Amino acid sequence: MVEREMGGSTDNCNHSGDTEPPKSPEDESSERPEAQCTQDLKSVLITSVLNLEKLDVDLYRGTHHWVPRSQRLFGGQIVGQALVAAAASVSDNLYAHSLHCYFVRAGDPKVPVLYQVDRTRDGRSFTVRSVRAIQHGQPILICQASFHMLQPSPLQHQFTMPVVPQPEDLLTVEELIHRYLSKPDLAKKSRQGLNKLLANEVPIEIKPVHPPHFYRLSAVELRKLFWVRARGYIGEGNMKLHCCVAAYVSDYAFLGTALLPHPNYRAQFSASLDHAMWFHNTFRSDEWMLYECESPWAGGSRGLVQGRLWRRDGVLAASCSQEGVLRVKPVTEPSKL
Ligand SMILES: CCCCCC(=O)SCCNC(=O)CCNC(=O)[C@H](O)C(C)(C)COP(=O)(O)OP(=O)(O)OC[C@H]1O[C@@H](n2cnc3c(N)ncnc32)[C@H](O)[C@@H]1OP(=O)(O)O
Repeated sequence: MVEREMGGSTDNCNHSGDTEPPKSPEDESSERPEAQCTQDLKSVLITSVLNLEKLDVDLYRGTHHWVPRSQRLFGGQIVGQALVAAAASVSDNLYAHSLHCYFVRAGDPKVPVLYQVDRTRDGRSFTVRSVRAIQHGQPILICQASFHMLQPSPLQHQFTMPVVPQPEDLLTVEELIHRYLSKPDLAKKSRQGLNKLLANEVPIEIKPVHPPHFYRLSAVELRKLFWVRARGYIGEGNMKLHCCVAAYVSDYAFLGTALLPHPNYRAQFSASLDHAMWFHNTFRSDEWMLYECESPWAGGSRGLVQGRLWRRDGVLAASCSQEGVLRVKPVTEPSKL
């Protein structure tokens, strides 16, 4: 794990003043029996996806776990791995506060990804790293990540977290799919599609707040809200990894938000062009967080989406923005889910 290169303390993400990841409500109550058993079920994001192999100074190699049907590497994996590589040479008292990246070529799931890190600047309060994710000798992603020293300030504000049902009162994507599959009149094509979705080994758990909306069966509003967390256990005290997991999570079901206002169209070709994140406070990516996604604009075969990751206690953990190419075609038959 690259984190060995970063020394003991691995709290490498920005937080506005608190110095420890928050104790999640489940931690404080005894109603979290699964915490004990999941301690043995370490998240595959930690044991595999974000566990880069160090090949040389500032040169790392990442492997793949889950690949979307498009058979191009999942953008969130490349961003998360790039942030692991960037953080590897950053001192312990600095925290990831932002990253900006461009996806310049499709990732090839048949070969690993090399991450070449450039130590762009080590300033007094801020440190910047540039990372090129390389396959077949060409960059597939270019990324800049910035790290900040803890510098608390009286200047603090944030939006208010949306009021939504708690994750305990909602169903996971898998539970929803099983519910749809139990419908006797479900179209064969839909049944096949849902079984393919079930077969996905996506290493994150999702609980849509408005399931029909999540699946674009009804455009209730132009926002998409879902609870999300890493599958398995990551544990406290390692904000660096939680930021990298959040980078992975932030790209899942994100770009599709731009299709919400257009139920009569579906994507013929879509891919993330760029991705930016800002880390505001500490958080636990292996605990439920609310992902609030919206799309302020689409046009010219592109769509812009923006997201906010909320801690359950209402603190804003991270913000994300992404533009993607969206080439669409009319929906010929409405989904029969
Ligand atoms: C759920 C997980 C998904 C989440 C989202 C992701 O993670 S996506 C993964 C992360 N992002 C990426 O992988 C994007 C990486 N970047 C790229 O691949 C590239 O920069 C790019 C494709 C976006 C742009 O490259 P180019 O400008 O060379 O390619 P271009 O856009 O012209 O063509 C791309 C494909 O679209 C087709 N194409 C081009 N113009 C078209 C048009 N007007 N109408 C329809 N199709 C068109 C081309 O034939 C080509 O198909 P063919 O290719 O069949 O010839």
